[in-house]
Amino acid sequence: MTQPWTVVVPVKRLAAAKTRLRGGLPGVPHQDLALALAVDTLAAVRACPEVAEVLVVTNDARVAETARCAGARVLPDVADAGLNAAFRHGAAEVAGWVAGLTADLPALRPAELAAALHTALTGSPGVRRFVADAPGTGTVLLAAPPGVPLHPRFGPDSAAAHAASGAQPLTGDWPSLRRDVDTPDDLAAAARLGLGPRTTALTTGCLIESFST
Ligand SMILES: Nc1nc2c(ncn2[C@@H]2O[C@H](COP(=O)(O)OP(=O)(O)OP(=O)(O)O)[C@@H](O)[C@H]2O)c(=O)[nH]1
Ligand SMILES: C=C(OP(=O)(O)O)C(=O)O
Repeated sequence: MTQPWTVVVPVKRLAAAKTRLRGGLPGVPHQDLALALAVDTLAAVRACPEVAEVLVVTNDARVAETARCAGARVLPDVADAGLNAAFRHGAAEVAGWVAGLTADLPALRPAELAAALHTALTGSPGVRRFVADAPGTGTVLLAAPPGVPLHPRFGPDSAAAHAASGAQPLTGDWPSLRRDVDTPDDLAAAARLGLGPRTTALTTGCLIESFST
């Protein structure tokens, strides 16, 4: 581990999550699918050798319990304040190197996250760095050195917004890191990369097991 990173992963209330994915997998309970995306993301983050701690920001009790079982620390979300507020809220708890990561990366490979975090340590000091999603318009990861505010600008055209705010793009070949899942087509693309076990179990043959704890 070159530097101990804390990775902040906000997760929305499951009842309101992934609306663009709703209906994409008939027979698969939507909240189970939204949870599976987050669980596979968290498992890959926890398996990343550069990551010392995972901080999940959520107000969903099911997500919180599952995240704790996966070894994450859980911080209650600022109710209905949005994704950027959730990232700020989590980052405020971190004194060292902090990375904000979206919770919809079910194909994420720990080695790709490690490579991106290692690359974020290089170059000019005191600079925030981000990784754009596969289309190059959104953001999946935003990293900041100690003492530098994260200043998240997630949302529409967030890659341009982060660049405009002074963050530098990281351009490595990290397909599983860039493959966020918003739509059924995104999920199919992630499946071609190889989904994590929870999303695989839920979507293969649409076998439905209740994930309720
Ligand atoms: N804690 C928290 N997490 C959020 C919030 N909004 C989005 N997220 C999480 O951030 C990640 C990326 O955001 P989106 O892709 O917009 O997720 P989403 O809002 O569930 O998706 P859509 O409903 O399709 O827009 C997802 O994993 C969400 O769970 C929020 O207000 N609070
Ligand atoms: C969360 C983001 O976008 P999307 O909702 O499209 O994943 C983003 O790119 O900041």
